[in-house]
Amino acid sequence: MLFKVEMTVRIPHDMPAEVAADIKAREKAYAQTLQAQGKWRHLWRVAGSYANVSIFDVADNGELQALISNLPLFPYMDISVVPLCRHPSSIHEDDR
Ligand SMILES: O=C(O)C[C@H]1C=CC(=O)O1
Repeated sequence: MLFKVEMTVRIPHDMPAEVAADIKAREKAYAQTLQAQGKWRHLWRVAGSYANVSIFDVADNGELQALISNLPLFPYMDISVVPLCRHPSSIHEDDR
């Protein structure tokens, strides 16, 4: 199942820089692992914002919830999820 996920990062201003840097490093490693596994199919920066638009390819809502809630930045992001399905006019076979 495909999901569009939008994440806006809101790290508290009083978080020590080294704590924020550690969280971001762990977030990057986890995000790259999920991309290598094909579960995090697209990751785009929203120009001008500390936010991203992503496409996840997971088995079901439960897997999406598990992956997202394990993100190290999860406590510091506003997240919205939109389920997707194949468009009848799409020529891309992998859009499912
Ligand atoms: O920077 C972000 O958009 C938040 C998050 C998503 C992937 C990652 O490495 O950090």
